[in-house]
Order: sequence, then C-alpha cells, then structure tokens
Amino acid sequence: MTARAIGFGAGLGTEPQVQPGRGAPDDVPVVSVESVTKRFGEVVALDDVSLTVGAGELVGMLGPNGAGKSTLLSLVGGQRRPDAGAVRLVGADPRDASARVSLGVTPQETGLPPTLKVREVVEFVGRHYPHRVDTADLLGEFGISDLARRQTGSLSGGQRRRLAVALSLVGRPRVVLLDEPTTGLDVGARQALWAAIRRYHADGGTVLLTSHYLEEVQELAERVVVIDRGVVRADDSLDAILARVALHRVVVRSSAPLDALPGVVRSERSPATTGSGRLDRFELYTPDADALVRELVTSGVTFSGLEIRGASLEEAFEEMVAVPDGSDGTSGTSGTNEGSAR
Ligand SMILES: Nc1ncnc2c1ncn2[C@@H]1O[C@H](COP(=O)(O)OP(=O)(O)OP(=O)(O)O)[C@@H](O)[C@H]1O
Repeated sequence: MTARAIGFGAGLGTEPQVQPGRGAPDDVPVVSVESVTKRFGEVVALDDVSLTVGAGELVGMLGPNGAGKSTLLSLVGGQRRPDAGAVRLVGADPRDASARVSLGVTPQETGLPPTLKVREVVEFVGRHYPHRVDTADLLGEFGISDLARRQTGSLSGGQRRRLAVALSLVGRPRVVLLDEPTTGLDVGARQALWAAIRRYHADGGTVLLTSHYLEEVQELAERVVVIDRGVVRADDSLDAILARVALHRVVVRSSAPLDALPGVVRSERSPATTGSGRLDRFELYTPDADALVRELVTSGVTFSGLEIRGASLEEAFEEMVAVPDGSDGTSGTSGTNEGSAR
C-alpha cells in the first residue's frame, strides 16, 4: 500500500492526508506556546517556555528524562492547562474540542480496549473526525493489515505502538504530536514508521515529536528543540544545532601519549595491545582537526587507523544540556542519561 493510495498526495481523486486550514489563515501558527509555566506541586515542569511551530514543520524535541517534553505536548494537546502563559492550537484554545479536530496524538503510552479488534479501534477513533482515512488503507500504510481482526489485547508491544501511531493519523490531522513514537520498536518497524511520518509531512502535515533516539531526530527533524529542566536550551535548524558543536573527533591508534598533543581539548584513551606491541586507541577532541593531523604527522610518532568525524547530534545534545561543575551539586555530569544517549 502506498501513501498515495490513501490520499497522502492531493490531486489523485482522493482526499489529501492533511485537511486544509478549517478557516484559520495560513499565517496562524499551528502551535503557539507563549511564556508557559507548568508546575506540579514543587516541581516546575516548564519554566517560561515559548515555542511556535508553523504549518508543515517537522520539529524534534529532545531532552533528558523529566525535562518537560511530555508536559509540553499535554498542554498543546489540551489535556492540561498552563499555570501561566498561553497555548494555541491553530489559533484556538486546545481545550476546546473543536480545535482538536485538527490534531492527532500518540501519547507515550496508549491504553487500547483489550477486547476490541484492531479495525474496530480504528473505526471508533476515526468516527470522531469528519474526514477520516479508510481503515484498510490506514492499516496497510502502517504494515498492520494482517492484524485487523486481532483483539488489541493480544498485540505485541511493537504492534501496539504501530497501531497507536496509525491512530494519530486516522482523522487526517493538520498536526500530530508524537511522544516517543518508536520506542520499543525493532529496526525494521522503526524505519517503516519513519517512512509513514515522512509521507504525512511531505503531504503538508505538521509534526511535533519527542524522542530519546538522537538518530531518530537526526533522521526526521528539520528543526530541533532541546528542553532541559523545563527550559528551552536550543531551538534551531538541525544543521545549525550540529554546527554549534565546534569539536571534531579524531580517532587514532598509537603507543605514544597523543592526548598531550597541542589542540586536544578532551581525550579518551582505551589501552590495547596488538601482535606488534602496545597500540592504544585514542579519541581526541579538537576544534581544528586539520591542525591536529598536521601535529600528528610532524611530531614523528607512529600511529595508525586515523579517522576524523564531525559533530553528531548526540555530542551537540550533551553539550547543550551539560551542567556546569557544581551547579547542581554534582561534579559536572552531562545531565543526560542512558535513555537519552541511545
Ligand atoms: N502528573 C504529574 N504529577 C507530578 N509531577 C509530574 C507530573 N507529570 C510530570 N511531572 C514532573 O514534571 C517533570 C517533567 O516531566 P515530563 O514527563 O514532562 O518530562 P519528559 O521530558 O517527558 O520526560 P521523559 O523523557 O522521561 O518522558 C518531571 O519532573 C516529572 O516528574
């Protein structure tokens, strides 16, 4: 089943995947968050956060556990009210049900009625929308046609996740909020889901997604918003975010103490021996990889296996959420965690 078959592309005699603006002028942001603060008791989940998402943008939100990403999505989706500031969804209050007709949501966890069959759930959700996608076509798009007659209670975690994301698109929304859409999926299922998200976006859909997979954000997003401890630390194009990381990584093997070379600002040394003796693996971080390679060559040390790599989103992310020494009572950890560095 191709995207066009369910009307992702307009002009084929099928309805477009994304419905037009329902009276909202095109220059009205699809999502507008203005100076929003949200507290849960003592916890300030969002602290004066502002974010505007225009029609057709695909925005990836990154942040460590507890950063405030899901809270932000819940405000945009109208499930919660901010303590201060304003949230608009296509110009309207997202707590107003009529505004949410433009919206599809996949929360981090989806409770599906266990005794309903997959196609019954799609029918049920689809009937809340005036211009829904055909059930068989939607299931085909997400590669789960063979599950149509299965009760949702019998689905595997990955199958449930695919269904949950499919449900967000059943109403041909203008915008979808996807909270960690591919968590728990294997590589094949993740790629298939990315393809469906890309097709929705290519047809004009707006996407705001959170992810702990930096690879996912790097693959999908054009714009990256980094949130940490309730504050937006960065909001820029993917390229601009990557360019913020001035450091390059030079990987090389040698028995000499290369971490002392001029221009090395950070290094990691992994001791190793080969048949011909000691040959440690160095990861040398430097703002100027060319100059460091010149140093390596002119220093006369023996080395092998030279590799040079530019910044990755992971490095950019870790730098942006890094806690300065002592400011949180720790010794300067990056503020990331196992999940966010996957
Ligand atoms: N209903 C709630 N009651 C109390 N505290 C909450 C509630 N919801 C969220 N919080 C707190 O608000 C902060 C932000 O949580 P949130 O779920 O938005 O983070 P997140 O960035 O989505 O994290 P994760 O990546 O782990 O899903 C956390 O400290 C969390 O414990």
